[in-house]
Amino acid sequence: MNIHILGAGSLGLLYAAKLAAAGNDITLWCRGAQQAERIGTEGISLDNTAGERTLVQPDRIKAYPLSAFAARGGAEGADVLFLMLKQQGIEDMAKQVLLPFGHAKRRLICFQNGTGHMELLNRYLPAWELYAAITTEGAKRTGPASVLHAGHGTTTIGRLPQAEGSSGQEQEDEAEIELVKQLNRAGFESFLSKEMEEMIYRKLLMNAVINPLTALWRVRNGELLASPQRVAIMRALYDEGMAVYKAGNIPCGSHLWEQIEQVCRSTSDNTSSMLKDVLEGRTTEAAWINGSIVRMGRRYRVATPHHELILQLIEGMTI
Ligand SMILES: NC(=O)C1=CN([C@@H]2O[C@H](COP(=O)(O)OP(=O)(O)OC[C@H]3O[C@@H](n4cnc5c(N)ncnc54)[C@H](OP(=O)(O)O)[C@@H]3O)[C@@H](O)[C@H]2O)C=CC1
Ligand SMILES: CC(C)(CO)C(=O)C(=O)O
Repeated sequence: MNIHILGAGSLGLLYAAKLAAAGNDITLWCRGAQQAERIGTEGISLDNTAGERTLVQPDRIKAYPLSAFAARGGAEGADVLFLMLKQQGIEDMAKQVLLPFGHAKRRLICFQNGTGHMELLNRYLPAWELYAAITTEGAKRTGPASVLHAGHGTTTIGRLPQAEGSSGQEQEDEAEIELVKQLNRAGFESFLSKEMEEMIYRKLLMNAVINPLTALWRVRNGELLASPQRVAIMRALYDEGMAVYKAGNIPCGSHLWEQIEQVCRSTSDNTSSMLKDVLEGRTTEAAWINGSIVRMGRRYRVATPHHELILQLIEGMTI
């Protein structure tokens, strides 16, 4: 498949490397020209937790700076585009890079944690077919052209009801089926789903409970369960989020608390993405994670003092 990946961070490098190694035609759009040059000359080095290294040769992958996106045709001919940057960069990307192609037909798969980006993208790019992807793969960029596959998970892709409205399609089409086939061939256990809202809101609350607390206490995910005091704060965030979901009739399935505890155990050695951002002095995705719960609380008239305080504490960490 002809796949264009926007964003050459942890997730972008991982998916680019593995999909290219599986024989797909991959174009990786990097923010900086230097990174694109490095990948163009060195390829991508992919490590796994067993200490094995795979080198994806430079002739297997095309890498360009985003500044050349328009001049190179705006991903014309791509079967699909993957959007692999953090929430903080989405609006700039939509306005500055993608908007000139807003009238064209493109299929964009959005891998972000948190919520709000799908609505924003739909506003800028109403003609595009937008898909949400929820992945529990773990990736960590270790250099401009190297990435560690830190943990295996699943990737679920599907359209949201409003995005379905814009495409007018209800059935899975051949390209969707082919994409999932190629992802599986590349080693990503992947599925198509028509229940994306439930998946998104489950992941949202999971991230809203785990990520900010690991970032504030500077602990790995597993250490959250180490004391009753920590679990009590997790539970307060969870209960508040569930009250909002209940008031808004938000689908989130069952046994979410148990799943959150399970994720802490199964990713016990992980540094959460929010802790990573804080340690590297970057702004975090908290405004799209805890901030989303706060905004939903206002909409459905449910008080969210814990999420509000947590959001202020996280946002106060960077100046
Ligand atoms: N990493 C993971 O394991 C997982 C990540 N996710 C989600 O996937 C998304 C991407 O995460 P991840 O890959 O870890 O993030 P990274 O921070 O590793 O990578 C983000 C990439 O986007 C680029 N970028 C940032 N801002 C802009 C901008 N304004 N314009 C253009 N490019 C920009 C960065 O460029 P530069 O390098 O120059 O800063 C970088 O290449 C996030 O929403 C995250 O929550 C979900 C599940 C797992
Ligand atoms: C599930 C979890 C908490 C794994 O670290 C994650 O999604 C993140 O770090 O953003």
